[in-house]
Amino acid sequence: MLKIALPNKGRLSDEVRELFNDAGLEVRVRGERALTASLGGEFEAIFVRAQDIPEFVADGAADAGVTGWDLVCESGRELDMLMDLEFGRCRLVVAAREESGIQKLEDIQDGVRVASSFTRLTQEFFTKRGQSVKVVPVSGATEIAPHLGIADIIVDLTSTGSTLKMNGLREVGTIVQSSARLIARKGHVPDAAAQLDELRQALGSVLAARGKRYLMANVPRRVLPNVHEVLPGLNGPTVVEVQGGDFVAVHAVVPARNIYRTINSLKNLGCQGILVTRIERLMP
Ligand SMILES: Nc1ncnc2c1ncn2[C@@H]1O[C@H](COP(=O)(O)OP(=O)(O)OP(=O)(O)O)[C@@H](O)[C@H]1O
Ligand SMILES: O=P(O)(O)OC[C@H]1O[C@H](OP(=O)(O)OP(=O)(O)O)[C@H](O)[C@@H]1O
Ligand SMILES: [Mg+2]
Repeated sequence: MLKIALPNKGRLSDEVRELFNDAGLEVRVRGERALTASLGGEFEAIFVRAQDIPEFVADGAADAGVTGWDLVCESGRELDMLMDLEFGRCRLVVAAREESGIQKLEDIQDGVRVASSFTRLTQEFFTKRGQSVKVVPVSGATEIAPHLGIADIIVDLTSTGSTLKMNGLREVGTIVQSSARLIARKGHVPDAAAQLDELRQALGSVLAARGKRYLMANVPRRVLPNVHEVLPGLNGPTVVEVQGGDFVAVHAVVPARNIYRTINSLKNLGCQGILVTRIERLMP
């Protein structure tokens, strides 16, 4: 049975579990602190720190894993990136104190001390730019480093920007755009490849369904051509005869983000009995 390494706590763990559950790979843990679990009886999950997952997968302790792209890049290990899971979006950025006078990357002088837990990416980034900095390794609460006088600038993750702001820091450049990814060891055996492809499709079908809604409506026959314009659907809407009436029933998969407008357009065309439901899985 293939082993999948999943984050045991922190930012990504809840959403990873939810995604696997929604894909029919229910996480069955044996007690709160269990380190392994069955994933719907198809895979074995091992729960470890997000940071360790790239190493574990690269070394073969797990066949695949889910972790942040930032951590995959920081590990420097060669891994197959199988899919972007679209959550855990954040950026690894360079930030300086607001009063430092550093507005952009070019303002950073040689010899500047940079606090980060992403020491490898930080070093590589400045070396590539031809800037010689001194990396100060920290393992957390990086934002405090400039205030303690142990560094001049920092490299850390941000999403909303509120932590930087709260600490009087200004973002001056981006090193990596990140999100949670499904990764696998390079050159795994063909049998694993087939199973990982099924996994990728299962997770992909959940992600695809999240952005869509299933819409049904009773449509006056005479406005059907106009409804076709409002509801292009995946392969065009399905039209079902409603016996003995002037109405037909129309079913379509529509983008969730347009649903407000779509319903109003249908109402204005005289449609009735409009019903919208969530979709669990979508494999076009
Ligand atoms: N503010 C954020 N917004 C969105 N995603 C984030 C954010 N911070 C971190 N992440 C993502 O979550 C991953 C794991 O971060 P998390 O905070 O859970 O663990 P950690 O701080 O590295 O480790 P630990 O808390 O176990 O010491 C990061 O590598 C990144 O991909
Ligand atoms: O831009 P924001 O939305 O403010 O998010 C940024 C913060 O999120 C992460 O920390 P986290 O909350 O995971 O805590 P940690 O330092 O314990 O990892 C990151 O290290 C930043 O401190
Ligand atoms: Mg964190």
